[in-house]
Amino acid sequence: MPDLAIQTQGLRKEFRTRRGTRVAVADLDLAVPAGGVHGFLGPNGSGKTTTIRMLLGLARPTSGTMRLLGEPVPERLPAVVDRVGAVVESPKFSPNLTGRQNLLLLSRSIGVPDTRVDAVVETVGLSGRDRDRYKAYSLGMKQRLAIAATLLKEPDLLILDEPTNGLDPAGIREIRETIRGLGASGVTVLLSSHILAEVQQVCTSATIVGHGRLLASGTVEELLGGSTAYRLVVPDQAAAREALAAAGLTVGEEDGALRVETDDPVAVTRLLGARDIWLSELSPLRADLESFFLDLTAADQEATR
Ligand SMILES: Nc1ncnc2c1ncn2[C@@H]1O[C@H](COP(=O)(O)OP(=O)(O)OP(=O)(O)O)[C@@H](O)[C@H]1O
Repeated sequence: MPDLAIQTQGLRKEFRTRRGTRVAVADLDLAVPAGGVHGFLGPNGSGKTTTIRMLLGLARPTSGTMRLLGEPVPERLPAVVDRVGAVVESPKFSPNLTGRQNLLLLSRSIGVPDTRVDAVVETVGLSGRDRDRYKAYSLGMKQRLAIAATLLKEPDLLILDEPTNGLDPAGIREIRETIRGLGASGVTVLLSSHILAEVQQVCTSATIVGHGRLLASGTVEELLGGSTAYRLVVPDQAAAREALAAAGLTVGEEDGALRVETDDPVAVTRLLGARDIWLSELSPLRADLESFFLDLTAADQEATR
């Protein structure tokens, strides 16, 4: 497998509209490492679906190049299409057939053994419900069946466009677990979303876009950086505050507790312990992807205004 499962260079898509030219994707360099779950994040209308449609040969780029699993596409799409699964639009399943029957129809049409159906049903957590009719499925189960259908071919790369759209929290959790399992099993997953909180929990790396342009890309740790602030709970806040400030640390308040800016929590514990001030809590205040994303996209809105 190449190091990058997906790579685009200078990818651009312009649409002609009655009001002129709309740039949906603006010279996007996308690099999705092979293995793990990669978040493709951006607000509504930032060009995620258009990018995915171009990768899958469903829309033609205005300019730029793309590679899927090392092969240039769309030129070599037939060579990789069997190794790529995608859920872009709601797939058509027969409402009166069971989930299992729907998958069997599909597996036979693409020449995959029936035993694959058992495997994919298990992977997406539909065992026990696969003999229920499709029309009785919740939205989350329908979405998991759609993912199961793409897994029949045992793809190396799975592209999911907003798979949690319209789901309730329980449905979102189920999809999240399914995607986490897939990432752990070695499939590369590109997961597009505008909802960050849930994506942060499953992604190993992410690309953030705004107005079709790349705003940031990297592993989640790289994007967020290390934790540089901690929340402290101590019996005597005033004494702790004084001791920390005397050591040159910046101290503030966080939900009624102390907040100290440092990247060395051990030193904080030692410093307070030496003054007989004992902590009942010391927890990192992590930046989350959500606030990072909101800051980035807000700055982008401002810049393009
Ligand atoms: N066929 C089209 N004709 C004209 N404009 C289009 C077309 N398809 C998409 N666009 C425009 O391109 C921009 C990017 O849309 P796109 O659907 O790719 O964004 P997105 O990030 O996937 O958003 P969402 O999260 O809402 O799906 C939008 O401004 C959209 O209106």
